Amino acid sequence: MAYKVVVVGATGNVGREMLNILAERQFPIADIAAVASARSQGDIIDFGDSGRELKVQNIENFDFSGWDIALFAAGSGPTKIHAPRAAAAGCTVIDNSSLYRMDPDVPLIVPEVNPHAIDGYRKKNIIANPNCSTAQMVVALKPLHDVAIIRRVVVSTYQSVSGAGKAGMDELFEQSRGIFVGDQSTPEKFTKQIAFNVIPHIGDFLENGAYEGYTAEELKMTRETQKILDPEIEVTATCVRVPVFVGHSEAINIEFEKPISVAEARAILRESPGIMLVDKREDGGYVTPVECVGDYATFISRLRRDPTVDNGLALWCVSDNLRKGAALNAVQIAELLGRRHLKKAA
Ligand SMILES: NC(=O)C1=CN([C@@H]2O[C@H](COP(=O)(O)OP(=O)(O)OC[C@H]3O[C@@H](n4cnc5c(N)ncnc54)[C@H](OP(=O)(O)O)[C@@H]3O)[C@@H](O)[C@H]2O)C=CC1
Ligand SMILES: N[C@@H](CC(=O)OP(=O)(O)O)C(=O)O
Repeated sequence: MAYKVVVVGATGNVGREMLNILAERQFPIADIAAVASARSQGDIIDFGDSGRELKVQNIENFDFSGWDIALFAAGSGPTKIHAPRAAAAGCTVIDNSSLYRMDPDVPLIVPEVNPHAIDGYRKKNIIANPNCSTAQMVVALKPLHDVAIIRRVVVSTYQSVSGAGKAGMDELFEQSRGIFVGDQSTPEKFTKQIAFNVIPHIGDFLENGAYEGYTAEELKMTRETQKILDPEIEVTATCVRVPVFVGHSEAINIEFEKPISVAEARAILRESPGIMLVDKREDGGYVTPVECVGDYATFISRLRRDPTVDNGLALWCVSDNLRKGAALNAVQIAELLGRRHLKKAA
């Protein structure tokens, strides 16, 4: 069976990767539409490296009837207006924004972690894709949790500017260039200079509750991990923007209920779906963000015992945020949907 697929936000960082990945993985496409705002109407974009070009359509006039799957990567505002319209027209929405992630009637899916949860999608005909930092972390945590039960996670992120969209990438490029040629540029997308700097602030600050003083991004890592993996896991995150174009990195400390040795963890991770263990204790025996760009895997390096707690491990986790953190995960969800549900209806 082949599907009629719409990519909403097709001109953006994530939307373009969705088109690349649909083409790369030879997703069974009966028809494909590229949709964005009125600003991009009529623009021509590539359908990955398939050789096919697509004319961008304006979402305001787009009729979702007769389309099977819509991959949304347009942010929460446009999604709030158009995702329910698509879902009501019978087109299953796979949404990358944060809008529906914590909705109890919407499954939040990472196919390597909780594929079975997709079965609840019919309530709203919407499936949510997680936050990019959460997606790669739960891929790393899941196989270890299955064996030794994770109680608490302490994570610090090093998030690339592509997580803030095209505008974030342009700001890093222009600031870096400006610093070399003596031009001044005022931060717009980020709160401070991002070139040759790091900024410990992603998302709005929270004003109330147990997580007061954390940011929205940090709370997403907590809540989304609990929804996807296990509501009993405690997560405390510090999210930091770094001057890297693509690829998010995370330093993760994990406390387990049961003992687990480094050798056991290594053997488990080596066999786990979506993970590449690259961990030689020598110069260069670990993965950095520039090396993960364009890849599907979540890379784990620097695995070691955390001797400061009982049953503790520490590791370094790197992945392409536009791929596993967004577009790849969304396409994997579409593949899962096809295997578990749409095919049966055919
Ligand atoms: N970047 C990341 O690492 C991740 C991003 N996401 C989510 O994916 C979404 C997109 O992110 P990203 O691609 O980085 O952002 P970009 O800014 O690069 O792209 C935004 C896209 O949304 C479209 N768009 C904006 N406004 C509207 C509108 N009113 N109607 C229709 N389309 C619109 C834009 O179209 P146009 O060109 O016409 O303006 C463009 O195609 C966000 O929800 C983000 O939270 C999720 C996980 C990870
Ligand atoms: N906030 C992430 C990108 C992302 O996933 O955002 P959201 O959770 O709003 O989809 C970043 O800036 O790197």
